[in-house]
Amino acid sequence: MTVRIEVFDDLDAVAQAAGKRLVEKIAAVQAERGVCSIVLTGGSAGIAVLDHVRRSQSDVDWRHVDIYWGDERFVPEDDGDRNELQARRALLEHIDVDPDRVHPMPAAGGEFGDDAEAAARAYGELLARRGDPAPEFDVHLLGMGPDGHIESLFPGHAALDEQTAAVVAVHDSPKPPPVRITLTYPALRNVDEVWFLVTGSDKAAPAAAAIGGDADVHEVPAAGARGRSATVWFLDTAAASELPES
Ligand SMILES: O=C(O)[C@H](O)[C@@H](O)[C@H](O)[C@H](O)COP(=O)(O)O
Repeated sequence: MTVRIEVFDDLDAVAQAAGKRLVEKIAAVQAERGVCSIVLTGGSAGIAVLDHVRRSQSDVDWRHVDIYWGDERFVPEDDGDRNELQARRALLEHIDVDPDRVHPMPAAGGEFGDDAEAAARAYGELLARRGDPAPEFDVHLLGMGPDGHIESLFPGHAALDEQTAAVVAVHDSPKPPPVRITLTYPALRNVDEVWFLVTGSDKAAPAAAAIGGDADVHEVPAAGARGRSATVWFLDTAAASELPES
């Protein structure tokens, strides 16, 4: 597995580079296999990438891209906190996707009411119909918090030790809102390329720890995410500031 570290001036430069690379990657996978599957992330960096994808020209056949989410805030579908809503506004509403290939996580007040566990189980069943326990995702975008969290996997949380379910509910997220649905490490095992999108000096220490390779995932959850073929870190100079010179 290759680890690539690419450093840019700021968030916008990170998002522009990752957005350009994403459309190139999707087009290359489609040229080889006809379809491509990607996992989106929430957070400012994750959404900024989608905004750049919207503004870039590409050969992507968006009707043959399967789109999943790595986590979701368990709030009503029209709540601006929804990662799905933010992704639709940034990109999905502006491209010709096949609705049957867009797989948002359930919202609160929807089919499962306020039962986050039932919603998580349902998404896990959706994934299990496409792989064991999840599809083989081509690219999984990941933001990272200043505590080293990814998706809604937070330091010290029980979800980090989930070994079978691909999706779980979280009720005590330290990052609001508190109730979320998240992929787990078992779902991350089937990812070909993991792409981290990390900016800001407050993330320099967890980024260095995760890249260093010997961090405990219970302390730095990002350390537990790697692609089968490649793990790419798109960093700004502030987030890269604690990396060893090499
Ligand atoms: O739903 C979420 O909040 C995200 O999935 C979360 O994991 C996010 O990616 C990180 O918190 C980084 O967010 P920023 O890029 O905004 O720092």
